[in-house]
Amino acid sequence: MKVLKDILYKVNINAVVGSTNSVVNKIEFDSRKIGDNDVFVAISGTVTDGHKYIEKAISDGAIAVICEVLPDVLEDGVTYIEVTNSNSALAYMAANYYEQPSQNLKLVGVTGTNGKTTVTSLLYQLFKKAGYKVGLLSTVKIMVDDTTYKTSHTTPDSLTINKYLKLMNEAGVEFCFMEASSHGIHQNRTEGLYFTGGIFTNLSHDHLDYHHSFAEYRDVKKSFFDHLPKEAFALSNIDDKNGLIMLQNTEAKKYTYALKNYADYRAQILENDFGGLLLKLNETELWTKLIGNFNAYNILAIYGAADILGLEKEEILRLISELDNVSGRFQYFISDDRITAIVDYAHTPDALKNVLDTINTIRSKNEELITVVGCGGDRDKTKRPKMAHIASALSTKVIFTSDNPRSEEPQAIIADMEKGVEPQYFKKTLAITDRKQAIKTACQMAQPKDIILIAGKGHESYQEINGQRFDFDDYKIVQEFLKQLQK
Ligand SMILES: CC(=O)N[C@H]1[C@@H](OP(=O)(O)OP(=O)(O)OC[C@H]2O[C@@H](n3ccc(=O)[nH]c3=O)[C@H](O)[C@@H]2O)O[C@H](CO)[C@@H](O)[C@@H]1O[C@H](C)C(=O)N[C@@H](C)C(=O)N[C@H](CCC(=O)O)C(=O)O
Ligand SMILES: Nc1ncnc2c1ncn2[C@@H]1O[C@H](COP(=O)(O)OP(=O)(O)OP(=O)(O)O)[C@@H](O)[C@H]1O
Ligand SMILES: N[C@H](CCC[C@H](N)C(=O)O)C(=O)O
Ligand SMILES: [Mg+2]
Repeated sequence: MKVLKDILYKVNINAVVGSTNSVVNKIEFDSRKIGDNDVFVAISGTVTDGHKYIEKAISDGAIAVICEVLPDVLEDGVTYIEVTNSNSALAYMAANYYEQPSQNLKLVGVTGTNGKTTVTSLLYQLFKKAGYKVGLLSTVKIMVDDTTYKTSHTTPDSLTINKYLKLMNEAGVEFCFMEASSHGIHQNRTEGLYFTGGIFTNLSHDHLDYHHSFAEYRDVKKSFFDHLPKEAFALSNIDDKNGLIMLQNTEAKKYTYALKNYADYRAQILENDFGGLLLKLNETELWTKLIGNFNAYNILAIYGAADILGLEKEEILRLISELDNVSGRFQYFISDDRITAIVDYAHTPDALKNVLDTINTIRSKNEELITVVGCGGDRDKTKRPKMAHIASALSTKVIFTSDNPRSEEPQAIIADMEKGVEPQYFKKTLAITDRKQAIKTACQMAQPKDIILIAGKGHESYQEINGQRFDFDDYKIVQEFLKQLQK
């Protein structure tokens, strides 16, 4: 049983009309989910405005309304709370409703353009191997120790976050690692949470459809560190030019990691091939199955975090050498025909360049590198030509195809991509709208020793076309075709 005034603790309130002593059932920000005695939080969104649905919420049983603008007509028996920011109010209310679950475990947030899923998932694996009960909130899945839940967001809404943190409390979870996306931070989904630490991976081009400029995108990420408490730690990659900016105004204890600069946690790459990475980490050698320069950064981030969180250095090194690849992140196999197929979630120019650079560093250059790639519909259009340029410059053959076209015309997305291909590279490229056909064609083209990279969808188990999600799994599909087409 929850009393309204208790769940309003810490909410920035401008005005109250009605009683705050009523007992409320649950909190909802979608009028379509309202039931008797619920509190409705009206949020002004990117598509519509929750304030339009206040009347509907009340007629469906809401007894309290949280809003930024009070309606003209107020109904008797309903309590209206005017707040400055409904998203922020929702976040504090969610934390109060679930009894501050973030304070009962050590919560670490990971932010940056690339590497969040990798770092959080590896930390989850590492702390599990060290014998702890662990939680994970990631793009791929939510884990409450050993129980898996599906997720639709990288950083879910604040009600969902607190609901799962509460389940983690009940399961006795001690550490939770979560991704903090820029949308999540900007929409206050992470407000009101008590973080033990924050990790910054890197910052590059993404989501400039949502954040109006790169500076705004950077400052949203930085605000995550600005809000860390002083007992927390802030661990940042200072090889990234924005790494020190993240630490500029935080009260948290600052730590740094780098490959190219002097830092608290630093590493040197000794070997880098399809067998894994050999690193010299501070003064010790460390081997990992993970591949590619960018994973050296991810390893440093998890080593640093685990050290700060109190694990023994030697144990961390031993556990890192046992870690497995994260699903859809440089996930690869070698077929019976000795064709290497790699599935990677690279869906930004920077991530795609990293993956292709990594492959080009490792490969012998006598074989073909065939890249299959598309760009998502209803998302940042400016990345399309950039990704196509990178794919065509750094591969020997490229098949442009669909990612998740969503509501857009697939051919139009491919045409936006093709604008980025320089004339001398054009002859290397093909366009096949159907992703399955594109993967099949890559498999038909490939000869023994060639490498196929399928980029953009990683772990995703669906393809979204026109509001409908169809089963689709890059890894399974390429595995099947390479088997069927065996030479
Ligand atoms: C652009 C964006 O971030 N949108 C998120 C936002 O929705 P919105 O602002 O579009 O909401 P809206 O449809 O305008 O509705 C406004 C309000 O009216 C309410 N409403 C609406 C209709 C109605 O009948 N009744 C009603 O009450 C809605 O519940 C909502 O509260 O708030 C919703 C609730 O929290 C989110 O589910 C939704 O995520 C959408 C689905 C989404 O695709 N988000 C992506 C871009 C996202 O957040 N991605 C990041 C990762 C990005 C990355 O790093 O790669 C993530 O963390 O997942
Ligand atoms: N530290 C890194 N630096 C640059 N690229 C990376 C790094 N780690 C992973 N990548 C590349 O970026 C892709 C996305 O990685 P990952 O899923 O870990 O990032 P993310 O930050 O969780 O992305 P999202 O915003 O989609 O949730 C990977 O498939 C890999 O190609
Ligand atoms: N969380 C990212 C994922 C993009 C993945 C890509 N496959 C696409 O659908 O565009 C986003 O919403 O921008
Ligand atoms: Mg992620």
